[in-house]
Amino acid sequence: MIRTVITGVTGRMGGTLLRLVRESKDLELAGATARQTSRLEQLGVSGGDDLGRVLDTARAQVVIDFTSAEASVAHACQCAERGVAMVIGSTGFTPESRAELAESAKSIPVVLAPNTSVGVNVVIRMAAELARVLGEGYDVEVLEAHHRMKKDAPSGTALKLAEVLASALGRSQDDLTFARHGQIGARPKQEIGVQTLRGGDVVGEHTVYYFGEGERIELTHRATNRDQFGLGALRAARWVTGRSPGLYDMADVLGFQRTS
Ligand SMILES: NC(=O)C1=CN([C@@H]2O[C@H](COP(=O)(O)OP(=O)(O)OC[C@H]3O[C@@H](n4cnc5c(N)ncnc54)[C@H](OP(=O)(O)O)[C@@H]3O)[C@@H](O)[C@H]2O)C=CC1
Ligand SMILES: O=C(O)C1=N[C@H](C(=O)O)C[C@H](O)C1
Repeated sequence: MIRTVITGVTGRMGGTLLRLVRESKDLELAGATARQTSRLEQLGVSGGDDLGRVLDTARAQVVIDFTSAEASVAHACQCAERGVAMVIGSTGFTPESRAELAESAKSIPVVLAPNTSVGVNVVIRMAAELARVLGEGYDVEVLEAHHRMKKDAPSGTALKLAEVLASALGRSQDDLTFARHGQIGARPKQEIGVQTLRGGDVVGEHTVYYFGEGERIELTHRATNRDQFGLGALRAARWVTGRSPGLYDMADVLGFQRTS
């Protein structure tokens, strides 16, 4: 059994992960963190509000962390000090906070994935392949929609899609456009648009549009509940436990060959 700690267990993903770990045959719950510690008792889990202290008693092998970018950076330091592997699903990292994570990943294995759903990761791969095959004659745009409570925009998945599309098309971060308003003029050929919708209880939807002359291709993933994010995170937890230190992603977990 893989001894697993869940951070932010009172959150939307924390709750999903708690249920899935409890249902799992090869992962066991070694502890959990919550800022409101009274909720831990209600959920029937042992733990506290400080990951370091939880790890000191839990004998954990892996931490699954879907909290916030800021919290994940702090959690990664605490795991690095104790040699505990991590799966991080939080989004909203800046280049600086990502660099801090990379520092921790010099001493522990970390899977960092803005989307742990296997389906989404297949779509990300297909999106890059489609862009490569279609080439220059298509205007590429990414659209994402999420629930009204989501804090970061665009979603981590949309940013990942934009990154792989830019790489497939030989474009750079400077070609990404995140908002349009007013007299914007004709669309620059190199542009990759990334647009955000927020509302209601939308779990997570991503579409890549390839607008051509006389045709349009749309590649869409729609999550209808959070289980696939959770199941993918458990798969990543099994994969990362016992690995060499390093910063990994879901492409590594799924055994995808590097294309760039
Ligand atoms: N990789 C993937 O597939 C997915 C990634 N996500 C990402 O995971 C993250 C969490 O999403 P979601 O579950 O919807 O969010 P929630 O707000 O529902 O849950 C976040 C949890 O983390 C805790 N938390 C937040 N900030 C801190 C902090 N600074 N220190 C300690 N604990 C903290 C919250 O505690 P409290 O309750 O006290 O606020 C809460 O328990 C987001 O970044 C989201 O984008 C979401 C879904 C899928
Ligand atoms: O906050 C969410 O809910 C989600 N966040 C992830 C992201 O930012 O890409 C993944 C998923 O779509 C749900």
